[in-house]
Amino acid sequence: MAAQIIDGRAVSKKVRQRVAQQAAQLAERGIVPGLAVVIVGEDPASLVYVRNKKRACAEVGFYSAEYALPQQTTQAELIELVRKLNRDERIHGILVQLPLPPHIDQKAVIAAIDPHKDVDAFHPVNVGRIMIGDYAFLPCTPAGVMELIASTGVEVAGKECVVIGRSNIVGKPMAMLLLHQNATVTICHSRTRELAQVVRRADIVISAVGRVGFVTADMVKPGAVVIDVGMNRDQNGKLCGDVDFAAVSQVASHITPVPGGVGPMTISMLLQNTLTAAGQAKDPQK
Ligand SMILES: NC(=O)C1=CN([C@@H]2O[C@H](COP(=O)(O)OP(=O)(O)OC[C@H]3O[C@@H](n4cnc5c(N)ncnc54)[C@H](OP(=O)(O)O)[C@@H]3O)[C@@H](O)[C@H]2O)C=CC1
Ligand SMILES: Nc1nc(=O)c2c([nH]1)NC[C@@H]1CN(c3ccc(C(=O)N[C@@H](CCC(=O)O)C(=O)O)cc3)C=[N+]21
Ligand SMILES: [Mg+2]
Repeated sequence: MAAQIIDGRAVSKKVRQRVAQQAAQLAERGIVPGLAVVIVGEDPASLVYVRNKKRACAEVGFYSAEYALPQQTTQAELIELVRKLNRDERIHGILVQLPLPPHIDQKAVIAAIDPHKDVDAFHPVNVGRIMIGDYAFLPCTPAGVMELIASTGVEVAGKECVVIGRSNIVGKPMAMLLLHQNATVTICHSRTRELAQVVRRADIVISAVGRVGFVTADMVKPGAVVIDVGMNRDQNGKLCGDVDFAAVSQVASHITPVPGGVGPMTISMLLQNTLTAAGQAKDPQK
């Protein structure tokens, strides 16, 4: 039987409607949530995300500022911009698009962001808070995945969840959020032995690898929920995930498509975090 397709755009729309309503309430207090997106260089994929974010901000009534810096920008210049944005009262959220060019130390830039404006939740303080389960900001992509799982009605508590990928931006925080909801979590990576067998144990599979066709039907337990975080281009330059969608959707109970799955949710959670940051900022009328 074919899997139910999880409609990330539909779930995302509901989140954005809620965010827009809450933004309208903040506007009565004279606060317009503001997001700054900083991009260094011209990675075409990154430019697409930046465009999507800008459009989404306009939709929910946020102020958005975009800083497109040349590839040869120095680390000192970038950190100087971050510090300026830290002080800018119109800006409640700062997102520095990753990856950065190789001559810039990513960690140093992330550490320069005011943790209160760190709407990605990548700053070590926020990462630590996620680890101990005491957080203001949820990491956007993992939080979006949790919402998509919730939308299926499938319970997470007690389930075997396998996360493929262990990056700081997706895999690790993903595992933490699942753990906080009482899943039994396994993280797989390039050194995992018998990965297919491990993945096959999962009631819920989350793939964040970045390889076309990585998750095949034989790796998926019949009836499992499959979430595809991957954002890749196939041989024809078409956007696709990590999962062999056609085959896996014959085995899974629920599956996310790419595009139209996790991607739109990441942006919605970013809007949610920016709203949270704006709500917690000092009231300009006081
Ligand atoms: N939809 C969205 O909103 C977002 C999508 N993405 C997409 O998600 C994907 C993952 O992103 P990100 O986490 O940043 O990627 P990284 O490249 O940082 O991490 C990839 C992970 O996959 C693991 N991996 C790579 N090859 C294999 C293999 N053959 N077997 C097992 N594990 C493997 C790596 O293992 P090891 O650690 O051992 O090297 C690593 O942990 C990308 O396609 C990215 O574009 C990312 C962010 C947001
Ligand atoms: N500091 C930082 N934070 C990030 O959250 C971050 C980042 N850097 N670097 C890159 C990755 C990737 N990412 C995506 C966000 C939205 C879509 C998205 O909107 N996808 C849509 C449409 C994409 C399209 O049509 O091209 C979809 O999947 O349906 C994709 C990918 C955020 N990332
Ligand atoms: Mg990465």
